[in-house]
Amino acid sequence: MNPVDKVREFRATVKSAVARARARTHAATLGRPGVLGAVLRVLVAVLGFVLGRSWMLVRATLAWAGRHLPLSVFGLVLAGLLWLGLEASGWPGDRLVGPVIVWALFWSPGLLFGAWAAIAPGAYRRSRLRVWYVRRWLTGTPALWGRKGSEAVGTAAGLGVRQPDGGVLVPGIKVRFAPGAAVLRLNVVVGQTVDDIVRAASRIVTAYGAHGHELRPVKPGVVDLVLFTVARLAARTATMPADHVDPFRVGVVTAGRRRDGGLLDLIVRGRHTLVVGATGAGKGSVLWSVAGGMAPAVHAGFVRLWGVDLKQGIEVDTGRALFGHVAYDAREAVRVLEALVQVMQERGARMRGVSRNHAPTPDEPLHVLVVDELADLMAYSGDFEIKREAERLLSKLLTQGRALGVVVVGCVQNPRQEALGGTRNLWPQKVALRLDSDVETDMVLDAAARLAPAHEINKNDQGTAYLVTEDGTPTLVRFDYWPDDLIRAAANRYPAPAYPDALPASPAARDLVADAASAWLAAGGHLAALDDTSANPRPVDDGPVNDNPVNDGAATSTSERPKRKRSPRKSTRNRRPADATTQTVTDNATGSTGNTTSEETNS
Ligand SMILES: Nc1ncnc2c1ncn2[C@@H]1O[C@H](COP(=O)(O)OP(=O)(O)OP(=O)(O)O)[C@@H](O)[C@H]1O
Repeated sequence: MNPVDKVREFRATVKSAVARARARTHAATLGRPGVLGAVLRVLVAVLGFVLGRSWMLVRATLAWAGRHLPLSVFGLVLAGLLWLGLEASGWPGDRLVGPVIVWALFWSPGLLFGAWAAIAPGAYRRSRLRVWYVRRWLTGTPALWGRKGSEAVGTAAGLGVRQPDGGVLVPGIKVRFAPGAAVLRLNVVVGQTVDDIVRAASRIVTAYGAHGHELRPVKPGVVDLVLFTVARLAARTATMPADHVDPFRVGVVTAGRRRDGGLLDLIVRGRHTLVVGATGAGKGSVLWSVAGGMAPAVHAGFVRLWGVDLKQGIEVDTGRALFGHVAYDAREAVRVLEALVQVMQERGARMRGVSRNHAPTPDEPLHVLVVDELADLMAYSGDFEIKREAERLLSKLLTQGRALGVVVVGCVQNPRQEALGGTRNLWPQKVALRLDSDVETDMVLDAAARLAPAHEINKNDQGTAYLVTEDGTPTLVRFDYWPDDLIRAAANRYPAPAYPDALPASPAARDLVADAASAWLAAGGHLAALDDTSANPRPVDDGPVNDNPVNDGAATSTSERPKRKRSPRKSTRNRRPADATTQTVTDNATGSTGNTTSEETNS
């Protein structure tokens, strides 16, 4: 037998001997039948509980003492000296009580932490306070968080400015902690610009071992450098938006979470939004956060949704009842764009000399055009004339629409020139989901790309994106996941009203439904009306009915429409998000985000 086999055999023998011994011990003690066994089990459980809680008490107290070493050592030494003094003087009473009181006074915060940890170990572990302490401890640089430490880091990162007298002046740095982040407030010194801080930022981030950073201007000469200690954002499932519509918040949707844990309020009104992401990056989450999040406002008439979905309507059709009109082919898309340009021009004429910014009302709603895949319209639709016309009209909307209450949310997989045509620089707000390469990140985000490495977003973090608003500040966010059931439920609950000026259906849209209808009829179904399918259909249930005579007969109840098979690619939307748990569809939810489906993680 060779030596390797001998070692293997020996290890197997030892393993089985240990297993046998454990089984015997267990049978003789805890596994014992009868009263004795039960008593032993209770005893072990009680002992385990007492030892566990005592350990938590000692651990938390010592952890505090370790973090406040000078104070705790001073308390111990003082108590020791007092005891020695009492012993030496031959004190007649108890010589321990006094020193113990002195020690307990100095260690009281630690003892309180210990008591808390012993009473509620779970809460103690989870508590932000502890996370905060541990983070400071684990980063191994507690001194860096102090004023002197942070200023030393600033100097090392190249933020010092040499003075005429030879000294070095460093920006004043104040540190404060927020959940998942530490915020360094930097006061720029004379001879320095905010650009110097931008340049030094990545060095400071590395010094602190942070997972990322953001620069937020506070006022001239003062900048907040936010260092993130959280590496990933938890996946969440959206909930049914509440039916209350605040006229001042029309066009603002609660779409997910920001990296600092706050709610992400995505402003759609007054800005066009370009959503870019590789396939499977979660563009659907952004699209439905906008369309679904605005559903109550759509139903109340404050917002009118238009759709362009040249992939057979597979994405938009899930929530079809929310949309006034959806284009399924390029020619139809041009008609939609023309209609919106006309809305814009008419509104411009009405607003001229009266107002510079449009405020949505049911009479003058905010028009939101959602384009599922821009490249299908701008690059892949066959007819050159149509492409050119689409690009011209879209550019017109992008340059003039926002002040007039006509905005576009455009999604695209590939940010290259051909997919966006000449519109690339016309999007004031960008959402960069996971991208395939740094070249693409540069293309989408330009100057902001340096602070928003979208190509580094993990494949499993669908819906995670850098949101770059008009001021160019990137924020890492995660959009809520909208499962199909929730989209359908929202569309049922908040269908768009009937629009008197709805565009008539295109032949393509009629064909699309006619095909599906014949398939359905062939399967023994029954069909009521097939006339106008592009104009907004009625919801699935008996909810609010289209009371407008113009559209009433034309609207086709989706309950009567055959269900179209979703393509295999899109059927991924039906999957649960990678790390999501149950979906929540609560009708009276507050509109904020729903289940946390995985914990925010530090790495
Ligand atoms: N916010 C999210 N949180 C967790 N998982 C998500 C989220 N958004 C999407 N996913 C998961 O990622 C899958 C793909 O998402 P989605 O279809 O929205 O991607 P996409 O960018 O639209 O892809 P494509 O460009 O191919 O249409 C979904 O089926 C879902 O499982």
